[in-house]
Amino acid sequence: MNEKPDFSKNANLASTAPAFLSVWDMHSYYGESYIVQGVSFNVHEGEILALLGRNGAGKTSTLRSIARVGEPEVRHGEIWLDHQPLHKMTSYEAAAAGLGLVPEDRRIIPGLTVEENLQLAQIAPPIGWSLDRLYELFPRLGERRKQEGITLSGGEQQMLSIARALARDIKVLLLDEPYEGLAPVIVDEIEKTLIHVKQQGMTTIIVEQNAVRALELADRAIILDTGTIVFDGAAKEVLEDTKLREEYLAI
Ligand SMILES: Nc1ncnc2c1ncn2[C@@H]1O[C@H](COP(=O)(O)OP(=O)(O)OP(=O)(O)O)[C@@H](O)[C@H]1O
Repeated sequence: MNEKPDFSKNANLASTAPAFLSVWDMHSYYGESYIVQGVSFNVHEGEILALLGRNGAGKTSTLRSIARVGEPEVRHGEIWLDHQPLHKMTSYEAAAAGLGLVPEDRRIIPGLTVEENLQLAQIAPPIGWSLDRLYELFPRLGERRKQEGITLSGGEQQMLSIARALARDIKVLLLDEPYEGLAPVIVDEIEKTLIHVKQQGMTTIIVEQNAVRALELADRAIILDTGTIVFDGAAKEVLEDTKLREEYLAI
């Protein structure tokens, strides 16, 4: 039976209400390196959660652990998405269960056009947004649909990578450093699309070095420090707390 465990005794959790995505006491390793050291948090449906922290704090490792990508290896803990036990799944199964990981390197497939990259994501059901709907969200991709994906600008590649996740029927969008290396005007454009996607009911976790931009977008924030959670609360609270920002985010 895929029932949710009772997480209510765990002090780290922000809420004891049943969550859409629950991570409970997750510990992950790269070989002998112990990186994610007992992380627990909830994400509610339709919310944008920013996962923040200094370089090496364990943000990407936490995101990859949730996506079940193999490295790092989750050796302890549970991850539940809408009553499904992700911790028992492979990355392929977790993707089929509704996780859409947009990795930092974007993984555009060489030799394929923009449209072929999107079509490839829809090769098997469950299919998400239609191509027309994706081109409406990202007009630049529509204009460049016949262009080879890897020849796009950095910002356009990021849009394609997000569009490819949405092309599948996902429940949670996992974004790893989506703003990295992009000009502020492109960040504005991507931010607008993420707000639109949220308005359609999507749940999102964003890992981002650009903490201020991520906090402006997010409802909630979690701050990691050496693989443990040091803050879990409203994004606005972090923006307003100079001490917290200086101590853990250096901003
Ligand atoms: N493949 C790996 N093998 C061994 N250690 C790794 C590996 N990938 C990351 N680490 C280590 O895990 C720790 C956390 O890295 P992670 O990438 O999760 O941090 P981060 O908070 O996302 O940092 P950044 O913002 O710099 O990307 C770091 O000490 C890093 O050196």
